[in-house]
Amino acid sequence: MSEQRILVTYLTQAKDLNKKAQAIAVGMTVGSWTDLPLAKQAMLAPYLGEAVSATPIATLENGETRGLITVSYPTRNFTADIPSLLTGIFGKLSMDGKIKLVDIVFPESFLQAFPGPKFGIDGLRERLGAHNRPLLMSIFKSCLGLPFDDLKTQFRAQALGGVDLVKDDEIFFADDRAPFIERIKAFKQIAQETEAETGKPVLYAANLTGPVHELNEKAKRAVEAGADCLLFNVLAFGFDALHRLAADPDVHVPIMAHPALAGAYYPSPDYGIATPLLLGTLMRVAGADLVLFPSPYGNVALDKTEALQLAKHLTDPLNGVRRSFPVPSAGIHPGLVPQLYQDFGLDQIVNAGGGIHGHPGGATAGAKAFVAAIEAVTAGRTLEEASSESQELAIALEKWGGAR
Ligand SMILES: CSCCC(=O)C(=O)COP(=O)(O)O
Repeated sequence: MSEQRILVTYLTQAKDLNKKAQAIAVGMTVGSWTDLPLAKQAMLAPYLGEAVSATPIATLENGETRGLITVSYPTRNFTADIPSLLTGIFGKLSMDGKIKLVDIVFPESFLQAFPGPKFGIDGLRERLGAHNRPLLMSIFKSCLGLPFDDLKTQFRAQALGGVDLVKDDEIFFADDRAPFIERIKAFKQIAQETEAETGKPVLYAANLTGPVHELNEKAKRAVEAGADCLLFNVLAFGFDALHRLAADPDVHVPIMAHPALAGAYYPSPDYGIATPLLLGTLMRVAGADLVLFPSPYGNVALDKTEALQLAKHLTDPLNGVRRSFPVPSAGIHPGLVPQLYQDFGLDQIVNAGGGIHGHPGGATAGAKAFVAAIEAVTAGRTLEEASSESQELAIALEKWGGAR
């Protein structure tokens, strides 16, 4: 165990990348090295970071080299939680000039302390009985301030269209008109009614929010009330809050991570935390079963290479940690389904708010248009072909067009 090391890669710039890697390896662990008496060096050696590699990318006008450096840290330096890890590898370093945290490779022994997703892609597919197609999710638009009956109507309309999941908006907190537990019970009832009509189950993801010390208790009450899934604004609370929910045996429902606040971390090329790590590896390790992130196509677009890498971090083999469902989101409409399928494949959730509720025929028609588009791409057909059999899809394509 003491020999196990965590590999951390940074994107940075310096006159000498090797020296910078060495300075980080020492500065982020034992503080100083060459000035230490030999006896102290022997005592601290097991805690010392090591510069592993430096890979130049470009020479800059100021003579510095921009590149990737990798530093290894002994696992013994950390407690088995993401707060200690992030503070230990990037805490004060994140404020020390141009440096971006881009990747972490965990040894198996360290990963074992983390829950990972309880359900993951396979567990969620099992629950829904949907195995050979991307899933479809719809977002309430809007939730805030609406009478409970309006929300029930919205839920029913989305469910009747054939979506697999309906999620709350992430900004739905002030729920005095439709309290959390009552919403869960009412939507469960409607889901049973729509399933009887359509033959399709639908899961409701309720927005879990509140003081951090009450979250697990609130989640348990939600599960007791019949919750199917919990939506969680992970970054506003911190990864450890997700970890504690995912590790709680009484919270046996999938957890859906929303990326709210992620824009405060990833967009700069020089600072912050790269999206594949932030919304990919860390979300998965901490226990998110589904992870929303900006798709490369919409109004809040993520760089395509990053989005694809993020999805891989959620789904590539990772020491037995279950795979999380990638949910590329924002600005998704039926015309984008072929592009989504080409880029993200079978194991994704097609997720739309405006692209469902904005359908001229209403939310049920909007969902049906997506169902027809997903059926078409998985059968190797074009949307144009499928639209001759689905009026809802034809109308959607007329409104939003095909894939860009
Ligand atoms: C930026 S990823 C999160 C997307 C999201 O929460 C959302 O509400 C997207 O709504 P849209 O109407 O663009 O489908």
